[in-house]
Amino acid sequence: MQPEIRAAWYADELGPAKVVFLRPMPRMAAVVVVDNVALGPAIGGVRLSPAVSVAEVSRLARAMTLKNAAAGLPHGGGKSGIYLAPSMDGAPREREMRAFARAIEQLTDYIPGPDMGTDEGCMAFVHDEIGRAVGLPSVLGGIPLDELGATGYGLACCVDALAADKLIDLAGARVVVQGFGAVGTHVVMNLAGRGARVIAVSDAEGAVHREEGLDVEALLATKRAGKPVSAFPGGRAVDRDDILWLECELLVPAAGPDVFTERNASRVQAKVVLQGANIPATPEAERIFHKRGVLCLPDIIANAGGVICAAMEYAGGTRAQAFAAIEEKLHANTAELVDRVSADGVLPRQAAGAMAVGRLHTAAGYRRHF
Ligand SMILES: NC(=O)c1ccc[n+]([C@@H]2O[C@H](COP(=O)([O-])OP(=O)(O)OC[C@H]3O[C@@H](n4cnc5c(N)ncnc54)[C@H](O)[C@@H]3O)[C@@H](O)[C@H]2O)c1
Repeated sequence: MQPEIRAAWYADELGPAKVVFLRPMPRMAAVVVVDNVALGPAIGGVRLSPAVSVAEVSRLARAMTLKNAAAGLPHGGGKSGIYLAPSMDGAPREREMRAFARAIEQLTDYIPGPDMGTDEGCMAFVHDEIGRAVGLPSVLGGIPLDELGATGYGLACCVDALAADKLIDLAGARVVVQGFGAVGTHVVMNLAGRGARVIAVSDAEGAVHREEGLDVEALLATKRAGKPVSAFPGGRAVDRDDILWLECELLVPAAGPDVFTERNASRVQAKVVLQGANIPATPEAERIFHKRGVLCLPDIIANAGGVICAAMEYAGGTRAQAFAAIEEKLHANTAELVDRVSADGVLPRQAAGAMAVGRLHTAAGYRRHF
């Protein structure tokens, strides 16, 4: 009997360029989606999880194509998934990562980086095998983007551009941040450093609120002590999701996907939503924000700081060069996005998509068609 074959992804003019299924070793399966390489070799993370699906990897690869193009990077978008339970002790999976690296050795148009379930140690093993990976330990020339807060810094650069356009006044602006990890902590530090008032922060366990503004340094010390934000004595502990509906100038989702949906988007009382997380709002929620006059800066523009840093690392750049590139690109992109939204009356997501696809079409014109 013939085995049944079903395609669980779709293709359009942008990609995918290739979808490769791999069996690097027994009881380990992997998929690599190289979505689009018009701008250069695809950069995208390696997601290691027992639940990762081909459809999810395809969607994430497309998001990387758009994010890298919008950021003006000489890289296409890709992503890979490894079907394997993360190790119990959190140690890098050396044998598995080396086997995965060998299996992708010939896929020279894909440059792997860390993602859920993998870290810089994993990337060091991949690099040792095939000489190709980003997100490396600093001893190997890596720029530790989470430790340095590349994405949080980039988000603050977007806010600078909004302030320059008089769309927000940073002095005393009320800021609410969902998620207090690599992205959330650094956006809080950067915005507080610019004179904003961080009034509420949440993590997976709870939230803390103080209308007069939280003492950010003391809050970070609580985090460094391994405690949840709700244990911070300098504010009132509240239910985790209550802070999402507070009146504020700036709301930064920096945790998981699909936080805002058509069921709750009308409850948001922020002037600006800055997408630190990937896809924190559904398309319906983004339409509701737009209709209500809430400016929602999409992930593919706003949270590109991390991948800009990774691309600079790949090009052999320094930390200072990486941060200068983040500032320049995110400032310019936010200003262009705002112009397009007001000139064309389109949703920010459409404007961001048009910026990315325009660059992809121009680059595709330089590729061999025969
Ligand atoms: N790290 C980067 O450079 C980067 C770049 C682009 C996008 N992102 C996206 O940003 C998001 C955060 O990434 P990160 O690197 O900071 O992750 P992280 O694991 O360092 O931090 C996540 C934080 O969110 C909190 N959290 C989880 N569920 C929550 C909930 N329901 N409510 C409130 N808080 C919750 C966790 O407690 C933790 O504080 C993810 O969606 C990630 O894909 C990260």
